[in-house]
Amino acid sequence: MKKLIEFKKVTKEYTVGAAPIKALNGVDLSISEGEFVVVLGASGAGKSTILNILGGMDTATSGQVFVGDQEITKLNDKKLTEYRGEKVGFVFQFYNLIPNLNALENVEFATEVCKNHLNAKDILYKVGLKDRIKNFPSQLSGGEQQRVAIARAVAKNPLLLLCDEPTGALDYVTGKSVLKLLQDLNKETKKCVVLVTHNSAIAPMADKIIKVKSGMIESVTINEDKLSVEGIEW
Ligand SMILES: Nc1ncnc2c1ncn2[C@@H]1O[C@H](COP(=O)(O)OP(=O)(O)OP(=O)(O)O)[C@@H](O)[C@H]1O
Repeated sequence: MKKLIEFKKVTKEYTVGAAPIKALNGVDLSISEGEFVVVLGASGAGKSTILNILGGMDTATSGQVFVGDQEITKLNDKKLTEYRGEKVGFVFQFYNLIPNLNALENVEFATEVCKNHLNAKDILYKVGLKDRIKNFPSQLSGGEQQRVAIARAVAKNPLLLLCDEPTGALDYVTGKSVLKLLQDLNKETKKCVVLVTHNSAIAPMADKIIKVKSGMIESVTINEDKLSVEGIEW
């Protein structure tokens, strides 16, 4: 499969007080088109930093990051904003929906600025919210809100879907159904999904498992016998 993402010797330092914190310390990794990737590691390992740099929400201190035909580490602020808006769909632990917009409006608001976006209603139907499109976030369960957030990310028709602990605030059954949705969307749309979690039990659903430790890549495993979420328990 064609390579979609490449990190070359990426470092990230944060300066807090006198001592710099090395969040990433020479990360090399590559991800192919259509892959479902799970990034694992303990708290503070650097998982979110990788995801944020990949999504253009943060910038590397040194090294190079390539996504598709762009080197995103070379982009100026304006181009990075365009990249974030057009090419990346984000799903966060706490949904981050706009409270005074209903489900449909939340998705439409995000897609307004995207040239190649998909139909918001179609995607909300696809994630199982046909009867809830006029509901506000406060009228939806956590799992339903996360489905809206996933619809919002997917409707942009991005190059990649980045998910940071997407089931972190959900119960076991709801979390599993959200993972199943992400797995189905990956299969159907062939969009690359990069999912960050501390839950190593979900690794068997991935094509590739990247373990991060102390700002470095500890291991990369290609999973030849990928499991459906239904077949995984934790
Ligand atoms: N904006 C920031 N300012 C200062 N330090 C930061 C900042 N963001 C992250 N860090 C530090 O960088 C390191 C890596 O953080 P990161 O959030 O990437 O870890 P993580 O693996 O995602 O952890 P968690 O699972 O707890 O979210 C940590 O030591 C963290 O404290």
